[in-house]
Amino acid sequence: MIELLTTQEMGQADRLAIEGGTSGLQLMEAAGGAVAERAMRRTAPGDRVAILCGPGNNGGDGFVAARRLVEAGRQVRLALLGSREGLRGDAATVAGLWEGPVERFSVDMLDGVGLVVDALFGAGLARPLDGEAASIVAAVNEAGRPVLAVDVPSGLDGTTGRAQGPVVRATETITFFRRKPGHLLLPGRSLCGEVSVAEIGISQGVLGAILPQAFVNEPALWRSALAWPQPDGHKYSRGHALVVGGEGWKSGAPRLAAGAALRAGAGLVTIAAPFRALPIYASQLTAVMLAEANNPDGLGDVLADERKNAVLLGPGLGVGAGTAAMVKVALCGRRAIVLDADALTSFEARREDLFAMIAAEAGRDVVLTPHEGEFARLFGKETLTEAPSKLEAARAAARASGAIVVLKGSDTVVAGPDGRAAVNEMSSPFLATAGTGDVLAGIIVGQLAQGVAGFEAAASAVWIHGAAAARRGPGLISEDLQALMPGVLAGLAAGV
Ligand SMILES: NC(=O)C1=CN([C@@H]2O[C@H](COP(=O)(O)OP(=O)(O)OC[C@H]3O[C@@H](n4cnc5c(N)ncnc54)[C@H](OP(=O)(O)O)[C@@H]3O)[C@@H](O)[C@H]2O)[C@@H](O)CC1
Ligand SMILES: Nc1ncnc2c1ncn2[C@@H]1O[C@H](COP(=O)(O)OP(=O)(O)O)[C@@H](O)[C@H]1O
Ligand SMILES: [K+]
Repeated sequence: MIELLTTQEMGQADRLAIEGGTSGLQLMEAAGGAVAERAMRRTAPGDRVAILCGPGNNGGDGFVAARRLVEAGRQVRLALLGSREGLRGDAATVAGLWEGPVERFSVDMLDGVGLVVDALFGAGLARPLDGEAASIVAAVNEAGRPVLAVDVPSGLDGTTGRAQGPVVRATETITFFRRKPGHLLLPGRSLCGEVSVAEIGISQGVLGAILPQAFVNEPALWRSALAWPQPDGHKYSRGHALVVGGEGWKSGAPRLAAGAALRAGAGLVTIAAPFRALPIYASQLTAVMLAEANNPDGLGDVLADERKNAVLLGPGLGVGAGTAAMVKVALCGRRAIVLDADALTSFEARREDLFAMIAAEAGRDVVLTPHEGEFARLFGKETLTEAPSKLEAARAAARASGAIVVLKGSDTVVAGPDGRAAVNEMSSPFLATAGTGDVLAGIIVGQLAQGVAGFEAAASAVWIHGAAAARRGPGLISEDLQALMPGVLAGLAAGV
């Protein structure tokens, strides 16, 4: 269940299911039944439940759930936004099966209820909520009772994860068939609470016609692309990653990255740094090797060894023409490249140069790993603010640059120039600490060195990084991540 469907794609799934012989009414009965089941987990017979229905099919799900909950002994009060006569199609049919009163919403409905079911608006949200809808949402949020949202919290756009106006703050959300990007992207993820997915009779087969391009970043997306050492392998067959480092006093970032690349499975990892900095690096490194690169020509000499098949530039390198020139040297040739931090910012004023260099060599993987600040500097603030969602911003950047873009944050998005995208949920807020981005860049270059394809290398690295952080939680610092990786990798190797 890794596919994420936009609201439009979900509508297509519904239509294909109906064409395939499952009626809309059957889908709605199944959806409302699933809502009732979740509601029953949160309440006991005799408990009071308020069900708030909207004027469309989301409201229809609410009517079905209300009927099932009465059958299960809950005391249900149901409010409808709009008139009963205004209901159409399946929603009108299921409203006809509801034998209880249909009230107009009043705040007293929420007094002492064990649960509020929010069936006001789902996929059909067409504009920001205002008027009566907005005041109901305000009252629900004010009441502080547990809320079960149907499909999405009302007011939230399931495709983008954004709300243009008032939005319900749910304790739990139940959606149908597949999750939507808005369940994972912020602020949607925080507004949904716990998300569950109900099968409602739509067959998997419809995905073959829809061909979704967005996915949850889970091992099922990239597990088969990972590289594991072979019994007859040797260190060179696991790849040689090169991390380009700078001055000794800024050697922490490249060292974090290099250690992570080694842990990720690269057979060899070398840091290339200026001669004067080498003793500082050497005093803090053991398995990671060192090479001298005082300038772009020096880096060219190091890279003459074609076994160095993946290169990371950025962490601790400094912003400026010198770094841009190093990137240019690294981008000559077919090896895989990760550009992070200072390497991205060094192209702030000449992004087109970077994109042209990336385009010059087809079929070679380039991964860019900006956080939102670096993203705005490289791709322009408007790419972030004018895109409908973070997912679309990352996609637009990947298309513009020809690179795989990892747009970091608590809802990291990995997007490829081909339109594929993964939204990450395996993470920990304790990752918000200095140096964790350097570790992520190191894991990616370690995966690339082993020959993992760019999109899968980036997506798997983001997941491994997040899973390692989640294992430690409070007290995590970036230096811990390396030691946490073997446990995560062992789980992946065992197929967990
Ligand atoms: N067969 C299926 O497809 C299945 C669908 N299912 C369920 O259906 C849901 C989608 O249903 P839907 O398409 O009817 O849309 P829905 O979210 O109920 O809202 C539309 C109504 O709201 C109105 N409206 C919109 N914005 C508004 C605003 N800001 N302020 C005020 N009004 C506003 C809009 O009016 P209009 O824009 O036309 O003026 C229209 O009347 C989906 O989320 C899932 O729960 C399941 O049962 C499984 C089978
Ligand atoms: N609140 C958060 N929840 C989950 N992950 C986070 C959060 N904040 C930051 N991260 C992750 O931590 C890392 C920070 O990277 P970055 O900003 O480049 O830091 P640094 O430059 O200090 O290494 C990224 O992988 C990012 O996705
Ligand atoms: K809803």
